[in-house]
Amino acid sequence: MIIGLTGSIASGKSTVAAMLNELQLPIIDADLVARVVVEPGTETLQQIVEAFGEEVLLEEGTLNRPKLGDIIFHEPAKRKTLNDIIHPAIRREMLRQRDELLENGARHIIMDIPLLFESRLQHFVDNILVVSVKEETQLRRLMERNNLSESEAKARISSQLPLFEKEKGADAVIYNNQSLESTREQLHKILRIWQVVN
Ligand SMILES: CC(C)(COP(=O)(O)OP(=O)(O)OC[C@H]1O[C@@H](n2cnc3c(N)ncnc32)[C@H](O)[C@@H]1O)[C@@H](O)C(=O)NCCC(=O)NCCS
Ligand SMILES: Nc1ncnc2c1ncn2[C@@H]1O[C@H](COP(=O)(O)OP(=O)(O)OP(=O)(O)O)[C@@H](O)[C@H]1O
Repeated sequence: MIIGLTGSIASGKSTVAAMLNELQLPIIDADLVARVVVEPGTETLQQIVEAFGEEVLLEEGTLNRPKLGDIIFHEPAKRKTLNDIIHPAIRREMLRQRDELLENGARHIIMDIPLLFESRLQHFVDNILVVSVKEETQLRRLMERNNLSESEAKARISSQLPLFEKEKGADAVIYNNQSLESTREQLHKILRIWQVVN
């Protein structure tokens, strides 16, 4: 089974992914892939510089992530420009990794894709698992984790579909507002129902 793991920024996807990793389930992380495809020397990074200018590069030639983040999380048109450049590269690399795992006999694969719904990738997975959280909890955790102001955190949250929309498209939802143990119990129950674990 290929499980699409998604949610919203700071809803707890990486936290749940770590729990899945403890179960030895292979995980393809879109955010990590998004870093690989923009490494110095890649065509994708070149296209980003052509679109946004040298200001989005650090001296050593790597992407200035906070700088590009500030641009795209506040300007939807520029976010679309970036997405049109980077999403095809991310998609290609994720499918390459998925096919490699399947060829090597993987029975279950987790694809951790924050923008699964926004990028309309539902057809790449069998079941969709959404990690959801109350807005005030999400805002607090995001501000604390990334040391962001409330407005910066809200700009990032509003750049994605609302969680209640994603819950509608889910085959299962984990409500990540309480303790990590509560989240883990919900996860294991869902994996047993899907016969991913005994
Ligand atoms: C703009 C970038 C450079 C900012 O990097 P930074 O290290 O500050 O943030 P990071 O990559 O950790 O992203 C944090 C979270 O922001 C959200 N996010 C990232 N990109 C986007 C986007 N284009 N639209 C909406 N939300 C996004 C995701 O929930 C992600 O988990 C980076 O987010 C990026 O390359 N985004 C484009 C690639 C992408 O769409 N990634 C999502 C994969 S599905
Ligand atoms: N149940 C929980 N209780 C307390 N803190 C939590 C819980 N779940 C997650 N967190 C914390 O909230 C923050 C966001 O969680 P996490 O990084 O897993 O979210 P994410 O969905 O992967 O975020 P992003 O989309 O930015 O990658 C982290 O600092 C994490 O340690």
